[in-house]
Amino acid sequence: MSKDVNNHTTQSNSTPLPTEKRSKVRLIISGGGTGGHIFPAISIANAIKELCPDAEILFVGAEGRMEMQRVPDAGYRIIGLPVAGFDRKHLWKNFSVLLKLIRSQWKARSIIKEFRPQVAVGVGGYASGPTLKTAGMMDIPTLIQEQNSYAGVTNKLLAQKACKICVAYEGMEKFFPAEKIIMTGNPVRQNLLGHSILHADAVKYFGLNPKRKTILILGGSLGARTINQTLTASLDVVRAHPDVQFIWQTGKIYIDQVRETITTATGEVVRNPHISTIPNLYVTDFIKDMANAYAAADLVISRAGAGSISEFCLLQKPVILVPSPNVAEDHQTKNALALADKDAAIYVKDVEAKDKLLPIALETISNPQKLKDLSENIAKLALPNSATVIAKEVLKLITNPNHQLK
Ligand SMILES: CC(=O)N[C@H]1[C@@H](OP(=O)(O)OP(=O)(O)OC[C@H]2O[C@@H](n3ccc(=O)[nH]c3=O)[C@H](O)[C@@H]2O)O[C@H](CO)[C@@H](O)[C@@H]1O
Repeated sequence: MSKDVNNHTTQSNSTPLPTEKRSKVRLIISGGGTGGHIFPAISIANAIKELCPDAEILFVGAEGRMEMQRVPDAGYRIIGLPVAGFDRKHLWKNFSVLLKLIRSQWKARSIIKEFRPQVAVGVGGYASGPTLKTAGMMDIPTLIQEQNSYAGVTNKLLAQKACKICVAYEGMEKFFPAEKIIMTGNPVRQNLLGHSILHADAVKYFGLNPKRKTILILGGSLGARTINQTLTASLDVVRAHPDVQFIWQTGKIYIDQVRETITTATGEVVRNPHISTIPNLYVTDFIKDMANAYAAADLVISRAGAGSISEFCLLQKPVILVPSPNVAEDHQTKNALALADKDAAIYVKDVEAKDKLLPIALETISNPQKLKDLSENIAKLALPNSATVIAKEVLKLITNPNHQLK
């Protein structure tokens, strides 16, 4: 990157200008890799824009990762770093990763020098490491947002220099300095809340029948192998229940395989990119319009990612959680149990999904009282206005010259 990213005069030294000499609020938001990091970042950006419409926001992500598409889709500018993740199992393979990290730090430095943010926000994921570390070294105040009940490695490292750490779960003092922690909950995209989409219209949007009950099946932002395998092995069950219909998000890497299985099962080639040849089944790799998907759903089946859970709580969705066993410290199981222990969700273990998931889902969807109880119980766990609370903390770091730089 050689040009001043916002057409402002580029300073040659790294000392930030005093706030009063700037025309506008300028901040960097960095992180990504999965929806669980990207969508909270977008909702923080939206909340900052609401409070401060003139604010200039630049995202810094990782080249080739999901944020490079999703952030511009949401109307924000993003620059990619050549950063990649460490291979923790085969340490000798990490030489090129180390070089990429060094190059990313250089690039982050040049981005920061040109854009001259007053604050940098990190949401976890590869890019937030070099960006926030560099911002901290350049004496720019930083705030991090940790979505999970178990802190990621990047956030733990960045915590030492961060001024504030916004969290969604109790007990995060285990990972972060207690005096920096603020309980905010996870930001949820504003367009998912407070809209007036009617259930019937949402169901029709997916080409389905508003008179039938609808189960929304989510595998997190990347898709879930176990959930997909369960469904592909149960297509005959799906076809045997025309009174129930399914919206199934497979994830990008699984979609071709799923379509092939459907083609083999029905003997008809799936032509429309989204609608399968089974009438009560809508299949897609990724749902861009989650507001419609949630509005259509009477019941959700999902992985137990922290961002998804925050959405289910705020939208009061009855949900069956199948936590991924392949995440750090098994944090999705902890996320799921926090709800299941309060009868706010049904918990199905990953290893039991193939046998139990669909029967439990079909039984639950035909039990209105159970759906109502789940909905009422999960609503009690919602932490509203998280994005605005975090946005205010970000802006305070700009306006309050006494912020703590460690
Ligand atoms: C495998 C993995 O590492 N998962 C982690 C990742 O999950 P993942 O990226 O799946 O994130 P979450 O479950 O937290 O959130 C998924 C987000 O993607 C959105 N969405 C999902 C599907 C879709 O088709 N369209 C769409 O927009 C959801 O509405 C939600 O906003 O980050 C979470 C938050 O740090 C962690 O808790 C998860 O453990």
